[in-house]
Amino acid sequence: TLPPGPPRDPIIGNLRQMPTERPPLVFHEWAKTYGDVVYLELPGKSIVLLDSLQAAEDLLDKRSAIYSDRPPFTLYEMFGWMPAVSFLPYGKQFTTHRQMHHSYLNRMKVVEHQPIQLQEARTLVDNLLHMRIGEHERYLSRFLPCVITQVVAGHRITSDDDPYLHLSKMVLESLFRSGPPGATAIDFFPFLRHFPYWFPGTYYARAASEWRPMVRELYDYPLRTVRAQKESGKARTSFILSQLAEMEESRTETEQDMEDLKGSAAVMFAAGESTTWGTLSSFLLAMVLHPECQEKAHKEIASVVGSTRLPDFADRGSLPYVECVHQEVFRWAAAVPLGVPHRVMEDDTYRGMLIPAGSTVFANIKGMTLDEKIYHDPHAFIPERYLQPPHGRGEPHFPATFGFGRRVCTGQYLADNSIWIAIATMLAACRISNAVDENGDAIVPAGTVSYGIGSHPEEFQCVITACSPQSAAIVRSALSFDPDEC
Ligand code: HEM
Repeated sequence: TLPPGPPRDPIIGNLRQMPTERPPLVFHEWAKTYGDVVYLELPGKSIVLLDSLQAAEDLLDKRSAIYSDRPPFTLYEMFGWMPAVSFLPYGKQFTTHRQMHHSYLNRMKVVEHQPIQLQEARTLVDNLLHMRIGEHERYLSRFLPCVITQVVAGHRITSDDDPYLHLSKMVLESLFRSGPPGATAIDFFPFLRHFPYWFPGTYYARAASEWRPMVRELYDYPLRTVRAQKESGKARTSFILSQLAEMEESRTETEQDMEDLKGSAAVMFAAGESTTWGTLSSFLLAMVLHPECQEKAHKEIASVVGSTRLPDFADRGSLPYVECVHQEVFRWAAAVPLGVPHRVMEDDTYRGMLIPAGSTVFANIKGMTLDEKIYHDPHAFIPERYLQPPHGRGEPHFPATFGFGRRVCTGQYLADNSIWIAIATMLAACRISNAVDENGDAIVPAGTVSYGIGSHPEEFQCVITACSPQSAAIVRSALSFDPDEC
């Protein structure tokens, strides 16, 4: 028998019940009625929702040999995102792309990227300390593009007119326009792509034809520039340069190799940006809402690191409370709330239920963060929950922020380091507080979140000032840091 789920209508199945607002929270409610494995049907599609860590680990991790395919991402392909490891079916090209990412983003290799992250975290904090109220999103959104452009192409962004900054804005916009992955009308009914643009449901097809040239530029521009720099002897260490060197060595530089390289570089820009931005924005929101956590973290940094320098990666192990804040931001924010859907390649049986071959399998990561059996008061932001008793409740760090099995996020170590150093630097140097209205009363953010491919707090105001007269100067003086010297 199929897993339980909401009753289906003839022909259209569960189409009428599919939520348009806050899908992860609606799915989590369904799981309370039907259990942690929920079955849905849409015309031509079987969908399985996994709402517990247990079910997701049992299927997506332990049975990853058959759960690592992806459903077709018709719309993303139309936008020009091909080849892109995130959307490639399970197979040879997928393995090639994962290996390329792994070679530059694995747990050991990312240590080499830390000087870049340190420098960009300090630049971020310097900008936040000198911005006008309301500009924080602008600077948070720049942080990852600044890191990734150096990692991928060896280029440092220093001005607002930088072509990479322009490309990264475009990427965010195009992802925003393309709706949740695998879940737009075009994904469900691919034949709609051939209908005229005025036909209902083809809005996305029109958007795709407008955005495609820009997505292609994100594929072409980095390789074109690094090659030119390489020829003139000016290329700096980067993912693209190292891949070109490897290709030269093995004498394979076919057109397909070049497309694969362009695709794996482009995906590093695309997959990291809104996720890192959303997580950092959730951090600021949490700090506005919970000044007591901020104070505690700030005190820990002051006592361990002192107030004459900023924290760096070597301090991470000595800052347990900052670690709790970092982990709680990941759990509370759940930046990719429904993960990226997997596809099961064969019929499977789980706890006596049939998971039909070809089903699209969504891991409701947001739902898992709200599991009351694991997390007490799960909607609340409580960093102490991870501390051992009597200081806390000894709850486990949330293990699924980056997804599951053979599809787990390739950027997880880079992302974890980026966010840790940004958070630690902000906590060391900044005081983040409520904005005030014209009567001088604190404006308390509603704390609402918008859900798309990623989740992001809805617009809120905050004031960011330097913790002490010295801290702004310490940040400024730390900016002269040159990553090449490390
Ligand atoms: C806070 C930051 C980030 C979060 C929360 C995040 C989360 C995720 C999640 C949940 C998935 C889906 C995994 C699955 O299918 O089970 C994913 C996939 C992916 N992520 Fe990330 N990610 C982040 C940053 C990054 C960065 C910085 C990069 C690259 C530099 C990256 C590259 C990728 C790629 C390539 C995939 C697709 C992997 C595949 O399909 O095999 N991500 N990420």
